[in-house]
Amino acid sequence: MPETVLQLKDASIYQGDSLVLADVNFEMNKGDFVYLIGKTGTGKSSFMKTLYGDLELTKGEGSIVDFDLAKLKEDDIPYLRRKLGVVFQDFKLLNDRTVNANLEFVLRATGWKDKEKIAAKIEAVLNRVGMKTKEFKYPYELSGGEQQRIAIARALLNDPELILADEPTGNLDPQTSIEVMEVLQELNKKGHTILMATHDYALLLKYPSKTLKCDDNKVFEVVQRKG
Ligand SMILES: Nc1ncnc2c1ncn2[C@@H]1O[C@H](COP(=O)(O)OP(=O)(O)OP(=O)(O)O)[C@@H](O)[C@H]1O
Repeated sequence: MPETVLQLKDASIYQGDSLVLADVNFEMNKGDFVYLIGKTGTGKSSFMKTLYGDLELTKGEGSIVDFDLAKLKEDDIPYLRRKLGVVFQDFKLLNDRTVNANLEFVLRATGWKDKEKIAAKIEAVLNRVGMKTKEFKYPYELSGGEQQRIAIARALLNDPELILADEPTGNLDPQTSIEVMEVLQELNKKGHTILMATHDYALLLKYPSKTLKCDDNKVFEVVQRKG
């Protein structure tokens, strides 16, 4: 039996009083790679925010990595986020500290204390994204693609059950987007489950996978045409 990591049942997503997405039904299993596409303003970010607890699920049912989204309390959110790896378009690295210190900051904030274990974990995640040699650089000394790789490494620190990537290539040129996408594909091949919001259709064509589309307040699966 496939292991379900995310399930939404008749879920509606609101921004304030306005309905963004109605009656969403969606399930993701361990090991899946799913795209979330749709024009600007159709609700991709609102969908993602609901999943990482930034937007309350007020109507319908939702479970994600064993958390009940409809019953999620403020105090649960840090624990939910530990089971998720979230990657954003604008990287969100701390500019006043090195790559190493950025990663150590997250580990310490999530309860890691042992210096050797911290160093080993940082080395492991940097190796996963091919960035070990950049450990002592500051984010502003890195290219956009390199910064995004570090952000992906950061997302891997607590061995997430699901990676949510909201437009991870949105700030990158086409070649760099492919390089970052290769990293995500490699992680998926190694067993990571990834939901990626994007409007980069070139990536969808190059790396076809299950695709959900937001349009007209709905989310539905689209079948990609080959060739
Ligand atoms: N904080 C907010 N408060 C109120 N309305 C919002 C807020 N954020 C987004 N919205 C509205 O919700 C709708 C969906 O926006 P959302 O950002 O989820 O779309 P998106 O598909 O991610 O767009 P983009 O590709 O531009 O990021 C839009 O109508 C937007 O104006």
